[in-house]
Amino acid sequence: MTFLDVKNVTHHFFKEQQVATALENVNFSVGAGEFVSFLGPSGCGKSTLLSLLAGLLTPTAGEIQFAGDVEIGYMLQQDFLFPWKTIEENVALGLTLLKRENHDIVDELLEQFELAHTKKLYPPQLSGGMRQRIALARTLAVKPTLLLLDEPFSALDFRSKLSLENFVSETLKQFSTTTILVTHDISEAIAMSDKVFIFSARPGTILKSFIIPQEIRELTPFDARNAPAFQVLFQEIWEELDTDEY
Ligand SMILES: Nc1ncnc2c1ncn2[C@@H]1O[C@H](COP(=O)(O)OP(=O)(O)OP(=O)(O)O)[C@@H](O)[C@H]1O
Repeated sequence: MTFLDVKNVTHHFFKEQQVATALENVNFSVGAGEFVSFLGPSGCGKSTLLSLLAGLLTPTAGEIQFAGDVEIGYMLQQDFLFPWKTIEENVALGLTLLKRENHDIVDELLEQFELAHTKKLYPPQLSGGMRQRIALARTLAVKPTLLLLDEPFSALDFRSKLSLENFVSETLKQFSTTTILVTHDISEAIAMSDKVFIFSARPGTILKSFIIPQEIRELTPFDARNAPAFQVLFQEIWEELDTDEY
């Protein structure tokens, strides 16, 4: 079932006398529960596209259609946890803002994320990987139907990144959350996704899409990297992105 349809989306930024075209004629669709990634050169409009999907910007032309009501969760490279609030207060933040009474979900998520022992601590007392898990718990607490991830692993060391990729992948499968990930990391995109969209340099448009084969998708992101099909796909995507702009 199609969850999201993006049709002929073009976006210009207007600044004084100048017009910058960030995206041009972008077309794609995402099925309910699918995990898709955007890969492309710096400045090709990936973050702009996420802002358009989140409704923070309105496209200059084209249409963005969702199959039903959509609740967006947005997670960025920085965790944006409030250092003066405890972990449990940070996780409850979205629920508090939305005036939702049920805070049991905060305890359940912290339990599930094996972070219950941190609930009375403050963010500076946790490692970068733990803080990103808290940021994910805060995002999932409001039960988003679409999760937008803008390079959420890129500030982490390699080991934390791989373990968080496994964790996020497993958690999102349980929640069946439709997810869009922006990343510069080809391996990460292949290891986590059902589908990968390759963008051209600015103005960004989709050059090609790759469906990730089942033999990769059924593995954890960590194990996927050792699958023979992974290397083949990595090479194909590498060649597609092999421009001076990347
Ligand atoms: N508010 C803005 N006003 C003017 N130009 C903007 C604005 N936001 C982004 N741009 C321009 O639009 C283009 C796309 O930017 P965007 O941040 O979406 O790219 P990106 O693919 O996410 O880049 P990166 O991979 O480096 O994060 C860039 O050329 C950027 O300079």
